[in-house]
Amino acid sequence: MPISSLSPPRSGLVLVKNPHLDLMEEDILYHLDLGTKTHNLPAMFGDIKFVCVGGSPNRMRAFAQFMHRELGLAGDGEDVADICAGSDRYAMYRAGPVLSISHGMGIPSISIMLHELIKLLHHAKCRDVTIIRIGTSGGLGIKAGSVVITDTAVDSSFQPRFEQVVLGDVVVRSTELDKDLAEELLACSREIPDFPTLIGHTMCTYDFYEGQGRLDGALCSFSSEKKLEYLRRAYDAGVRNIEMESTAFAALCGLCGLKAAVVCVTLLDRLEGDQIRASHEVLWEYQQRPQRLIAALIRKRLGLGPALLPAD
Ligand SMILES: O=P(O)(O)O[C@@H]1C[C@H](O)[C@@H](CO)O1
Ligand SMILES: O=c1cc[nH]c(=O)[nH]1
Repeated sequence: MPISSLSPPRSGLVLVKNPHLDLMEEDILYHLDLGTKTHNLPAMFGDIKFVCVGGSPNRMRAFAQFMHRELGLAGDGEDVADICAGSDRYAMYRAGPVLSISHGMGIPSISIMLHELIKLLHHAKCRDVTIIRIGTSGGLGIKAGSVVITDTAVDSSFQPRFEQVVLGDVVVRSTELDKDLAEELLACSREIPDFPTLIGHTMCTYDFYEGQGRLDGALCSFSSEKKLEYLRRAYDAGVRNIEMESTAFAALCGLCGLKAAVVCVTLLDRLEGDQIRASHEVLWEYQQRPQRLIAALIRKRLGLGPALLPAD
């Protein structure tokens, strides 16, 4: 039985479920190059309400610049500073109440970032934080460029669980995401008719090639027929896109009382092929689609009305 996660604390504070933290004089968030003694975390981050995470540092910088404009903040936002510049593992930017952070590729990378980010939000005494992963993915049976809002993150056997090995034992955690937030995002998508947005299951794998049933890796031990049979089974189980972080993201955020969503654009339809052939311009525009949807949600939550501009 997965440990159930969704019980956000009434205070709206971010929960850390680790008794050892209270005994530590100082907490060094090594991969973020931040710490409780070296930085005044409540002053730096206490007013953060939205955290957006995504694989690439450039995407997350562009998102912070875009949000700067969308929120009507002073200046053009072009010179946003990397708060984690002292570490070359992750990049972090802020635009008003929005924090934008890169997490690299795959579960181990996002997991390290999330442990430190969640402790950061806890030390900073942030309240009522919404966290959203804005990513890219491979679609299943849907048009390239579609945006999928995840209702359930599932593993490569289509189960809603995240397995973490702890002291040699497998601990199974729930991958529930916030249903109201997913519906709110879907409602916001109706303001942006330029691309299809849908709700579906997202399959999270440990690998981009064999792990996602690709025939074009350096290793491949299965036939084209077996690949398609697997992907069709995934489709029949409700999976509409495939990426590499959603189960760990849902499990960690859920256990720590964060309202979380996963919004990924699809770069191709995996029932039609494996290689990503779209041009850089097309891929850049695709990456902006989840950003535009999140901007619409943030503007609505802040009472700023519909989105102003397409991201550039
Ligand atoms: O957030 P991104 O777009 O990096 O997420 C997906 C999943 C993998 O990390 C990566 C593979 O190309 O893209
Ligand atoms: O096919 C894809 C595309 C992007 N990211 C993935 O994990 N898979």
